[in-house]
Amino acid sequence: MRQIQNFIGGEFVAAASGKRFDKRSPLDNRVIASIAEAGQAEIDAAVKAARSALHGEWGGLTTDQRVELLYGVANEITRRFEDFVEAEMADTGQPRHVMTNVFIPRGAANFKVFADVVKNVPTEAFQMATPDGRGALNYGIRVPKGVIGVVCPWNAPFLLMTWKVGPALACGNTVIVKPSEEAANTATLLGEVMNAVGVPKGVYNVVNGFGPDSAGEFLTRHPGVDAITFTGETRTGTAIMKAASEGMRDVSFELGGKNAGIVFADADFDAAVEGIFRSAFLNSGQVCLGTERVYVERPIFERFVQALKEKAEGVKFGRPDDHDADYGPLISQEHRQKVLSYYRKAVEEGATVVTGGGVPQMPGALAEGAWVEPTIWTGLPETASVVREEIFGPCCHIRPFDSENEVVALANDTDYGLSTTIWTTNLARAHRVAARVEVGITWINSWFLRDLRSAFGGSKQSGIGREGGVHSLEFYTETRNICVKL
Ligand SMILES: NC(=O)C1=CN([C@@H]2O[C@H](COP(=O)(O)OP(=O)(O)OC[C@H]3O[C@@H](n4cnc5c(N)ncnc54)[C@H](O)[C@@H]3O)[C@@H](O)[C@H]2O)C=CC1
Ligand SMILES: O=C(O)/C=C/C=C(\O)C(=O)O
Repeated sequence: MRQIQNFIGGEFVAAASGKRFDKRSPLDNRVIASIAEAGQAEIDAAVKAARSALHGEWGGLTTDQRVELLYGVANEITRRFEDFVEAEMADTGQPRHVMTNVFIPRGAANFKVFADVVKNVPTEAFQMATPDGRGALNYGIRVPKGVIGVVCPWNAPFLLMTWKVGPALACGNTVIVKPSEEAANTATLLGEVMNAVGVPKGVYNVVNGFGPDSAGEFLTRHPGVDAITFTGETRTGTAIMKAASEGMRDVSFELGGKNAGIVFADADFDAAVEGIFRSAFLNSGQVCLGTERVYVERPIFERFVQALKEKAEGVKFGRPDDHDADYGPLISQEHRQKVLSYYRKAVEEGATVVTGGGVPQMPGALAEGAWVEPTIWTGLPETASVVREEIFGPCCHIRPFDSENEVVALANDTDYGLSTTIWTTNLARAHRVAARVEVGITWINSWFLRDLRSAFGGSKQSGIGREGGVHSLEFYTETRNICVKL
């Protein structure tokens, strides 16, 4: 069983209180790790370490030296690729191919790409006229914001944590990461990487624990934290925003979604089925960008539902390393209860269950795991709970539509605004619809295709701010304007 400590000032440390909590495997509910729970003392120590690194060796590095170190971090992650894959598979139970193709390589890329961005993105300069005719020059310099609190969810732990830590460090900040209580493994492993490549002590810190009345709340309330970046539930975002208002601290939020997939009758049918299948069921539906509402143009509706059903019924449940398996469990028993409660609610509200709706029969110890069936519903009104609320499980509701205007109105009829995926071969229509859908990210004839230089974030209740490329620099630095009279 793994013993996970906090990582503060370059050292792995237990909690002064001696408090620990268990992490259970999503596969079979066995206890697989014991985690030291950080209290106020550990948060204070982490803030102190992060602040002193900012004013110490780290703060004195040139951009080139920082960039070099971050390349070193990326290379060390790649060298220890298998350790990261194993650690994340243990926490989430998701298949090896998802780790090796998507989640872990993105961790390394998050350091390399933002090192490059910081090196290559210029700051602004304006020449201005003055009454004496000599003029003046304004130019901006970017300075790090300071100590950044990084609060992370469990669904793509390493990808989402490094997506914040990479740019924050590239910009010269120091960070205190609060990983999800359900997925602390890879954040801890990254501490080993930081030490191995010589990142100065205190630059990267990890405090483990829960949200309210635990590490998450202590961190986000701490006056020594200068800004907070958070990915997680909208409700948690509200609590963190309240905490950040003390001291006027900046926030960047990536929150929940209830994303629409839109399939026009002229779409490449097989590609659309495959795309919607991935967007609804990848990572067992635990992807913030995932599709839980599917709108299909009426002429192909029945055929589409049938094809998606066949794909959903073809998944093979099993352990991450099982060669015959391609489908994992949910993160925890608690999350499974939430998802299953929506499965029941859908039936109560009158859904036609096209497939799924329950728990698969699993052999041996796996019977104790957090498994649920991929589930498809039709026949519900747009007011139904499973059409309005984010479930964050492997499920979607499919409804027919008859016109472009109708589907745009349906897609926009939600409090959320994170992402959309549109499938059509009529590119003029694709661009038209994309511009009208009220979300931060739209994919046309694709899904989850990521260029880390592009803007990422949500509209409405799906988030505040944008990260990615230059947008990350906007959040992780402050621009100071210097005006020189010539
Ligand atoms: N928009 C996006 O990019 C993404 C959004 N999500 C959302 O995240 C949810 C799943 O992740 P969870 O870990 O369950 O989300 P969550 O919001 O419950 O927890 C996320 C993190 O916040 C911490 N936390 C909880 N309450 C807190 C508080 N009062 N103060 C400070 N920290 C607190 C937790 O310990 C955890 O580390 C999904 O429902 C989805 O909506 C997940 C991934 C990406
Ligand atoms: O690609 C990103 O930067 C973010 C991806 C988000 C997820 O995978 C998620 O939140 O599930």
